Amino acid sequence: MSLVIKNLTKQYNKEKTGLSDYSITIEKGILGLLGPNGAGKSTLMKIIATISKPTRGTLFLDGQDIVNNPDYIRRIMGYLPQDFGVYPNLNAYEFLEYIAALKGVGGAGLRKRIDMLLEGVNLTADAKRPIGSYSGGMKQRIGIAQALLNDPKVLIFDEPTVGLDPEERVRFRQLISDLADDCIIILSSHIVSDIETIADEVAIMKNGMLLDKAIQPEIIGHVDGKVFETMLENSDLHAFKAKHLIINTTRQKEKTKVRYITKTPESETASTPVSATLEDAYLFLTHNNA
Ligand SMILES: Nc1ncnc2c1ncn2[C@@H]1O[C@H](COP(=O)(O)OP(=O)(O)OP(=O)(O)O)[C@@H](O)[C@H]1O
Repeated sequence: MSLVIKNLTKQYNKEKTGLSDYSITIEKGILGLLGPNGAGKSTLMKIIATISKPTRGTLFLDGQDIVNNPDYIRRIMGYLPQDFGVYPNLNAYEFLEYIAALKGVGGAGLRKRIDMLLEGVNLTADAKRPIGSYSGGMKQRIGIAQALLNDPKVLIFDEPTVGLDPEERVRFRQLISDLADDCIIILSSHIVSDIETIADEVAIMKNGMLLDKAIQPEIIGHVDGKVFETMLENSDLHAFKAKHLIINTTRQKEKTKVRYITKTPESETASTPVSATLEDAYLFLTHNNA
């Protein structure tokens, strides 16, 4: 399976560009989309989900043009939008039955599939309660379940882990990892650690453009040998920030521990090289392409 996207542009209006000449090829496995607010992640996902039309560019799924033939992907797709709305008076079971009807999923196996999905997102015990009484995280989980109803081959999750507690994040990861062998799974997150633990490949986006797309070690390779830690007097921090890209700081009384990226570590302060992470690479790439 492959989704080939070429020269995709989404111009919302004169001032607002969602995507700019964006090209990417997505194969089976889990692709994590990372990018700051407004990078174009939701725009890309909406166009793949055929909710929105591109201004220019092409999308081919296994050689089929899905801009002109959206039904080709709609039949085999599951989508969790960022602003997922629910019907407050329906319970989880009724809601999934309703979505199944919209998707044309039915038959003898439906009840079993709904039970399995409710179990998968840990909502079995609450399945008979109206969704209006659910917490934000529970609503998100019913959103994840509806995306999986039709046994999709292309799964698009816009910020799926928003509102999930750590235990539910782990459960989500397991659920998705089990499907990744024969599906294209695209998910976005602001939380680098969520992408780090789940994605086979990562696409880093900014201002509607793709900065890089690769397996994690290659992305991290951008900052290998450039990440250091040092202890500074609090009073020196301001001047230090002007010279280096600071990843994070931890105050320890009158001193501050600083993790930073540079080509030339400060010789006057004792800096220790540390292993680079996806977060370091993400901040480096999005900062350098300001
Ligand atoms: N319906 C719209 N009309 C006009 N501009 C829009 C519309 N939707 C998105 N945009 C603009 O397109 C750009 C990309 O937005 P998009 O929502 O795709 O980014 P994102 O990476 O998903 O951001 P976030 O992480 O905040 O959800 C932004 O500048 C945004 O303001």
